[in-house]
Amino acid sequence: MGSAGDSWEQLSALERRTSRTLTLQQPASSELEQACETSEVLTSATSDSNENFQVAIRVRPPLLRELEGYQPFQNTALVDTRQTILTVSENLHAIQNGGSAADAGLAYATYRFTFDRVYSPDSDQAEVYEHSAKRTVLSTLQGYNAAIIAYGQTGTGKTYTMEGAQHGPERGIIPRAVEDVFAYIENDTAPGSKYLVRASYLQIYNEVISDLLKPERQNLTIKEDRKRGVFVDGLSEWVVRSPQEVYGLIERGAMQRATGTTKLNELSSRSHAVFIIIVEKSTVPSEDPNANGEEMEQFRGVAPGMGRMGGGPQGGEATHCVKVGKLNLVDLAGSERVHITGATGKRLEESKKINQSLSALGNVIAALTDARGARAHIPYRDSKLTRILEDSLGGNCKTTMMATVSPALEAFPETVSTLKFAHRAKAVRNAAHVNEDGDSRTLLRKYEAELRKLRAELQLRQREVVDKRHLLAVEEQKRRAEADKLAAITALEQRSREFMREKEEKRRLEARIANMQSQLLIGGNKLEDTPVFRTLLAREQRRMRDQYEERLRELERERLTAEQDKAQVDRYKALLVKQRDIMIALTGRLNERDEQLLRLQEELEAYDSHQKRLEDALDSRTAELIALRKAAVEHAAASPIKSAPLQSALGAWASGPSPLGRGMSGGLPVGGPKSVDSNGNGAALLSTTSSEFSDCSLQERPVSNSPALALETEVTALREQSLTHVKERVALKAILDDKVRALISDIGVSLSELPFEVRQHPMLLRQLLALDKLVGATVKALSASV
Ligand SMILES: Nc1ncnc2c1ncn2[C@@H]1O[C@H](COP(=O)(O)OP(=O)(O)OP(=O)(O)O)[C@@H](O)[C@H]1O
Repeated sequence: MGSAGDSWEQLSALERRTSRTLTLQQPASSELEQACETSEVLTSATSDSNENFQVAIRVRPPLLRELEGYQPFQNTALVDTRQTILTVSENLHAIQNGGSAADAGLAYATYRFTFDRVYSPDSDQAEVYEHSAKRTVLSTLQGYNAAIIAYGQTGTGKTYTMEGAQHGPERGIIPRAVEDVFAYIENDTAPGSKYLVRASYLQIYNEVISDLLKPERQNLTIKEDRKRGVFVDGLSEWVVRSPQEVYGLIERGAMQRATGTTKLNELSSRSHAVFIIIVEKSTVPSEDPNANGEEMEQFRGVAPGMGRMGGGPQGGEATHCVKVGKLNLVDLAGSERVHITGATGKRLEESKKINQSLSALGNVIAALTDARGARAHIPYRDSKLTRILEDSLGGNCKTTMMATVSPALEAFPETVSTLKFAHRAKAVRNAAHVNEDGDSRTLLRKYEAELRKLRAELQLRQREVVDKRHLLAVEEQKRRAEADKLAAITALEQRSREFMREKEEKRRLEARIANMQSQLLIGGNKLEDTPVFRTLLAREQRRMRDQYEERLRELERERLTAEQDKAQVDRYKALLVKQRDIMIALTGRLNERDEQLLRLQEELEAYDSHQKRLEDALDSRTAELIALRKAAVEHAAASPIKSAPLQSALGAWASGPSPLGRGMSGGLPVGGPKSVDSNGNGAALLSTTSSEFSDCSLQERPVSNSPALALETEVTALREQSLTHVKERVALKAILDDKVRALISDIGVSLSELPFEVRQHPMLLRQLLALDKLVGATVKALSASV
C-alpha cells in the first residue's frame, strides 16, 4: 500500500496521461490566444455529443477562506455565455481585460475546455438540476439505469451540489430528484401504470462498504447477476412513498456518513456515498380486461399518490410490463494533496484510500477512452468504487458526471487536474437500454402477488366475520327462544298451580254448599226428608243400580269370553305339549328301530359270512369226495381182485354211466346251495338235491367207516346248516318288514290323532315332512339290505 503522496503521484501520472491524450499542453512560449485556439481545436475534436454520458462542470463561488486568505482572491475560471466552454487561467484577469497572450505572459497556464454544460458561480441549484440532472433522473422512470456522479477536489462543492439544503432554493440534486420522481408518478395519468420506489444508501469508507441505513451491516460485498447487474449484497432497501420519507432516510444516512474537518473543508466527506433510488414501473395495456381502479387503490395503500394503477385481482401478469430503473446519486470523497491538507494519522489513511479509489476511477476512465481503441480489460475490480459504478461507466446507464472546481488561484492545479479528468471522461460511451422485467422477480410483482393474496385473505376473513355474525345472531335467537320457552313453561306452571288452586277452592266450596244444603231446612224438615227428594233419590238409585247390574253383566260376559279364550289357549297348550311328547316318543322309537335294524343287519352280515364259510367248506369237501370216488372206481377197475362189497359200495359209479355224464359235476348240481333265488325257492331245489344225497348215503352205508362216507355225512350236515340259515334270513326279513310296517302305521295313527289345526301348524307340517322322508329312507334302506 503506497502513501498518500504515492496516491497523489498516481493521480498526477493519470493527469499527465490524460494531458497527453488530449494534447492539451500548457502553452510554452506561444501567446495565450494561440493556446486557447489550440485548446478549442482539440476540444472540438471530442465534443461530439454523447447522450448517455454527459459531463458538466460547476465552478463554485469563492469561499470566505479564499476571499480572506493570505493572498488576495484571484479568479481563475471563466464560463462562456453559452455555458459550454470553460477557460481557466492563472492570469484570467489579463484575458478578461482583452489582453493578449503576451499580456498574460508565458509563465501563466491557461486552458479552455468544452463540456456539455458549465456552471459559473452564479448558477444556482435549480439551474444545475434543470440542465444537468433532471433528464437523467427522469430516465430512471422509463426503466433506465442512471447515475449522477459528483467528482472534484475536496471542498469544491460536491456535497453541496448533490445534497445542498433539504428545503428551500439551496436544495441539491438528490432532494430535487426525489421530488421529481414522486411528482412524475403523481402526474402519470396513464391507466394501468403503477410504481414502486425504494431507496438505499451506502458509503465506501477506507474500501469498506457499509449500509448507511442499517449501520450494523458492515463490510458488504459486491455481486453481479444477469438480471440485477452489479449490486451490493445485503444492502437494505426501503420502500418509500413520499419525498419526506426519502428525506428521512437521507438524514439518517448522513448522520452515519464519515465526515471530518480538514484544512480545506470544515465538514469534509471522508467517504464515497451512493444514494440509490430504484423505481419499478408496471404498465398494463389499456385493453387489458382486468384493468380496474381497485388495484390502484390497494396499491395506494403502499405508496400513496403513486400514479394510476391497473390490473385486476388476477393481475393479468402475463400482460404486465415492469420496467426497473435505478438511479445512483454518487457523492465522491474529494481528492486532496496531503501536503496541502496537512493530513496525518487517521486523516492520512483516509486520504490514501480516497486517492487510491479515485486513481482507480481514473484508470477505468482512461481504459474506457483509450485512443487506441476499446481495451479488452477495464479495471473495474481495482476498487470498490469502480466496481459499484461499473454500469455507470461504460455500461448500461445514462450518466452525468458533475465535476466541481474552485475558482481560486490556490486550487488551480487541482482545478486543471479535475477538468482534464472530466474532459477525458467525456469520451466515455455508455449503451443504455430500458430494463424490462418479464419475470416475476421484481418487487412490484411480488407486492402485487402479495396484495392479491392479502386481498383474498381479507375477503375470506370478511366472509368469516359475516358467518360468525350470522352464527352469533342465530345463537342469540336460540337463546331468546329458550328464554321464551322457559318463561312460557313457568307461566304454564303458574297457570296450572292457579288452576289446581281454583279446583281445590271449587271443591271446597261445593263441599261447603253440600254441607250447608244438608243443613237447610225446607218447611221445618231437612231437605233429604222431603218426598220429592226421596223419589228423586230412589229413581237415581234405581238408575245407578241398573247401570251397575248392566255393567256387571258386561263384566261377566267379558269374564266368560276370557275364560273361553283361556281354555282355548290351554287346549292349544296341551295339544302342543302332546305334540311335543309325540315327537319325542316318535324320535325315541325311531332311534330304537334304528338300533334294532342295525343289530339285525349286523346279525345278517354275521350269518352271511358264516354261510359263506360253510359253502366254501362244502365245496372243498364235495371236491374231495368226488376225487375219492374217482380214485376208488379207478382202483376197482384196475384191481384183478374184484371186491363185491366195493363194487356194491361204488354202485352206479363203478358199473353204470358216470354221474358226470348226467350233467353233474362231482355228483352235485352246478351252483349247489348258491342257487337259492331271492324268493326262497332255492329251498325246494336244495331239498331235492339233498334227497339224491340221501340215496347215495343209503348205498354207502355198508362201508360206514370209509372217508367218503364221513365226508358225505359232513356235507349233508353242512347243507342242513345252510338251509337253516336261509330259513332264518327269510324269517328275519319277515320280522323286519312287520316292524317297519308297524312303525309306519304307528306314525300314521299318531298323526291322525292330532287335531286338524295342529296338523296344519307350519312347524309341525315341516317336521312331519322331514319325518316322512326319514321313514321312507329307512324303509328303502331296510328293503335293500334285506
Ligand atoms: N455552489 C455553491 N454555492 C455556495 N456555496 C457553495 C457552493 N459549493 C460549495 N459551497 C460551499 O463550499 C463548502 C464546501 O462544499 P462541500 O462540502 O459541498 O464540498 P465537497 O466537495 O463536498 O468537499 P469534501 O470533498 O471535502 O466533502 C460548503 O460550505 C458549501 O456550502
